[in-house]
Amino acid sequence: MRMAWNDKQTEKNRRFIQSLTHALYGLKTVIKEERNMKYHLLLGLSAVILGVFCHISIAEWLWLICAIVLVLMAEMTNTAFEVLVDLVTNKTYHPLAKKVKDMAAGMVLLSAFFAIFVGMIIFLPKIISFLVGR
Ligand SMILES: Nc1ncnc2c1ncn2[C@@H]1O[C@H](COP(=O)(O)OP(=O)(O)OP(=O)(O)O)[C@@H](O)[C@H]1O
Repeated sequence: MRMAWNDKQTEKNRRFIQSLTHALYGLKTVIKEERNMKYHLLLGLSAVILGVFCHISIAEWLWLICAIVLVLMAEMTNTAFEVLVDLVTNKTYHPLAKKVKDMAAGMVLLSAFFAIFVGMIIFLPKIISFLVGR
């Protein structure tokens, strides 16, 4: 049975463990190869540490984790689009390729705006009251 990603498998996964292995490989690849993904992870981790430090509520945790995961998912989708476009165009210029890549990049930007908005709603009042109360 073919299990690993390096055996040039192209047929459908037959077992859950195969699907899981490939999904984890996808995650590992995007973290390893995409500089922006590393930045998003670092910022997400910083927000989590700030959340612990500020003792945020359960509802705030849910919004924060939702925002972080949304940005990571957008970055992964953007990267998948970039790879697919490069595969199809063989890195030659095409106006439709530009459209796809720019729209995918716009999706990341939109998710980042949402994350900044959520972060400000959660942390700004706490930071202000911390500074004022000193
Ligand atoms: N084949 C192509 N045809 C036309 N325009 C392209 C093509 N490939 C890239 N571009 C343009 O160049 C930009 C950068 O493309 P690239 O693949 O380097 O994305 P990127 O800078 O790695 O994106 P990110 O910053 O999200 O990692 C795209 O947003 C697009 O405007």
